[in-house]
Amino acid sequence: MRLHVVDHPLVAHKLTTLRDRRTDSPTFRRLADELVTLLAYEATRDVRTEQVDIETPVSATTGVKLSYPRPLVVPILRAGLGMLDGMVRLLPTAEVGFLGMIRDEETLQASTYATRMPEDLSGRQVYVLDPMLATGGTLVAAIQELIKRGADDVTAVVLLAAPEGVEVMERDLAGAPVTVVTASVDERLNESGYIVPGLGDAGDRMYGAAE
Ligand SMILES: O=P(O)(O)OC[C@H]1O[C@H](OP(=O)(O)OP(=O)(O)O)[C@H](O)[C@@H]1O
Ligand SMILES: O=c1cc[nH]c(=O)[nH]1
Ligand SMILES: [Mg+2]
Repeated sequence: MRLHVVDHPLVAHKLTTLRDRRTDSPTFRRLADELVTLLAYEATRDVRTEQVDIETPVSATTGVKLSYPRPLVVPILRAGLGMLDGMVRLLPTAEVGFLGMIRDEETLQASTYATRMPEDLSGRQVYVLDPMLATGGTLVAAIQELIKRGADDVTAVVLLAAPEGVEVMERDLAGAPVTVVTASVDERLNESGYIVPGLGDAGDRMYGAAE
């Protein structure tokens, strides 16, 4: 697994406001959208392209366009949904699949409550979106499902990661074609499984407490 921490002053600036407990939901959603666009720029560095011939008003030339099969973008509901628009803005040809996953607050075990994506992902590049990589349970399960369906190149775009979650991904996805792109690897997880310093519950901060 490859880990890429995007070290850029604009990313750090937006992330600081995102972390701030005083930031309200509309601002939080806007910043998450802006941040994912910056992370997507790095995350799509190896997106597959093909050569095309075009004519400018001045001469013939060759350029590139995103190739087929189209990349698949998979936000993990709920919180990953807040990253979808920012990602598809940069990847206009992408197809979108959905995974609904929830982490049990007591056991910290992730479970899947909704799956809507192609059965066959052979030869597809997939971008998984989830703001938080905490214990890693959610992303490991999501990526194992994508690889089971044939995905041969998976990039997870996460706003924040915990070192514990990165370690679990390295262990459980060893040898798999997986890259994680994040704005920060924070200090640690606390006893409740929250990232420290983190930003709290990303889904709740975007959409309000679910229950
Ligand atoms: O790395 P893990 O320990 O598995 O935790 C990370 C997951 O927890 C949060 O989702 P949550 O279960 O709160 O669902 P929500 O997005 O609906 O709020 C977050 O959005 C990740 O999906
Ligand atoms: O800090 C955390 C950990 C898991 N999920 C969140 O939303 N926040
Ligand atoms: Mg949540």
